[in-house]
Amino acid sequence: MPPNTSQTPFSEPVQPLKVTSPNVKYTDTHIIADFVYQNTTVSKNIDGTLEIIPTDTKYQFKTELNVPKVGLMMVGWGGNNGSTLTASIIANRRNITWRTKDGVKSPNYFGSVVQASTLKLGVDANGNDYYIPFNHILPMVHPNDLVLGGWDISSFNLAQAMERAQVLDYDLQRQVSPELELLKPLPSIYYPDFIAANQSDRADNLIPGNNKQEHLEHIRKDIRKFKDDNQLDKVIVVWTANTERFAEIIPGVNDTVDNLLKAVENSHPEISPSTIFALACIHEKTPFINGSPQNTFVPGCIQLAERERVYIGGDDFKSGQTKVKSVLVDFLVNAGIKPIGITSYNHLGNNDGKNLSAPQQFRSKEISKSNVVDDMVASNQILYKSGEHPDHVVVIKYVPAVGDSKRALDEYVSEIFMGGKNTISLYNTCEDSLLASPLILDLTIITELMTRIEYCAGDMKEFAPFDAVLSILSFMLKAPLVPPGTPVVNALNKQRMAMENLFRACIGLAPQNEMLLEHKAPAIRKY
Ligand SMILES: NC(=O)c1ccc[n+]([C@@H]2O[C@H](COP(=O)([O-])OP(=O)(O)OC[C@H]3O[C@@H](n4cnc5c(N)ncnc54)[C@H](O)[C@@H]3O)[C@@H](O)[C@H]2O)c1
Ligand SMILES: O=P([O-])([O-])O[C@@H]1[C@@H](O)[C@H](O)[C@@H](O)[C@H](O)[C@@H]1O
Repeated sequence: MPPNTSQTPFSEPVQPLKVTSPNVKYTDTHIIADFVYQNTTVSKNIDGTLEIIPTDTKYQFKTELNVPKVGLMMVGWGGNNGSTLTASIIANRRNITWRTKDGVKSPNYFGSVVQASTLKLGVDANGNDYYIPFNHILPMVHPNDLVLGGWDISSFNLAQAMERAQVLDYDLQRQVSPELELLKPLPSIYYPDFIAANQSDRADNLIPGNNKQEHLEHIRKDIRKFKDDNQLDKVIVVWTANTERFAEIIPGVNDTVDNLLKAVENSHPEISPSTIFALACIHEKTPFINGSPQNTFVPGCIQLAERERVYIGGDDFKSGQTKVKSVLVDFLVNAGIKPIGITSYNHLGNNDGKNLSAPQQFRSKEISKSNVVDDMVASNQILYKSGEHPDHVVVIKYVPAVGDSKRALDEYVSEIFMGGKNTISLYNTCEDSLLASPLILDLTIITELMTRIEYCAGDMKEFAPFDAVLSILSFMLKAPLVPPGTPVVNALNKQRMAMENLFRACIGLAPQNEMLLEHKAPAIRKY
């Protein structure tokens, strides 16, 4: 891939918002905001009464204003997601339009929270909500400016990969192919035991040998070279390669940092390609995000990320059925309706579906798709006795005939008022990769933003980065990785509000609360 050494960004810089407040200071390089984090602690007394104590914790957030030159390296670059995203960024960058039977289409970033959603900043003089583009709340990288690269076990260049994926319209493929032909994935590491045997026919672009320590060093060198060749300030690595089987957590092998690094030196068979990539990134101080469901982040890997203060995040892009589930179950349970049966069936014919047709790889996906309702169920002990759960079934079938156009059928059976039953049936079909690819952008752009934010709170004497496990990314992920011992939140609205309110706090604004008191109990009485 020709180095992209141009310093001229494709996108217009967005001027940072200026908040008029004594709690916010702007320097040439940073926004520094004072924020009071208000919470409520609750404990149950012996007599069953509750002790309820509001708490105020003072924070300072410091955000670096300068948006760096960022590279996105995808593991699995030649896959449906990787090739679709690459072609789509080029189409957006060059504003390429294309003809379809429905007329002329223009490029966009629909499906990206950062690029295509808005957030409520406040209210205008008439009390109406005032919305801004999500990516205006704080300076963020524009996808058009990302320098793209990555690895694949398949030697196809990105034009061949795009054609193989069968996701994008031909008239668009035709126009971006010349540029994609120049993009060739770096050779990667391939341990057949971790992905379906049916993937072996594409494994012709491999780093030689079986020495896992040498593979680790090779990946580290790739990252350094990509950064130097393209004169990048930062690189973010996203795993969008095949779903691996879960790695067994073995005491003495992958349970601690020292054991894990020793196991890599010994090329232990239970160390997966994705864990090798994660370790390489951590050693290179490069954030690593896992877009697949496998347990890449074995305990020793998380410990290393925390020790080295390098951001990691995962697992498994939350793009379709699961995203809907994390909204629908939240609505039902919060409405006092009791889901008792959730059946999520889908069939698809892309390579992801082919890989998932193998039992161990399907099991990884079944786990990530099944745990998504746990927090919502646990939140309502009126509906659910302790330990009670809805029946929850996940089925995935591989049907080559439908290609990337996944057919998803969901059924939600709920108990309602006075012994009634309610059944919601959903049918959802689209190119699965067109849902997942924009999430790679959001994960990359928000991870990069987080590397420019530090905080100081409580008795801390200096600013520090957030916990290495970036749970703020959970909106984009089916099975959110959280700092060990902290709660997992799957409800989509809570995940979105956590992200929005954190960025509001970084510019000194209170969390969005939607109380609209000014309309319900106006401080200035009209009558
Ligand atoms: N809607 C979606 O597409 C969606 C949603 C959620 C999660 N995911 C996950 O994202 C991943 C990618 O999805 P996809 O549709 O692009 O799949 P895909 O099979 O089209 O692409 C995966 C790519 O990874 C490559 N690969 C496999 N092992 C590798 C290795 N060790 N190193 C480098 N490359 C390797 C393969 O050659 C292939 O090109 C899958 O794990 C999938 O489960 C996808
Ligand atoms: O995001 P979602 O629709 O819940 O889940 C999807 C699965 O239904 C699909 O079978 C799989 O191929 C995708 O990788 C994705 O994980």
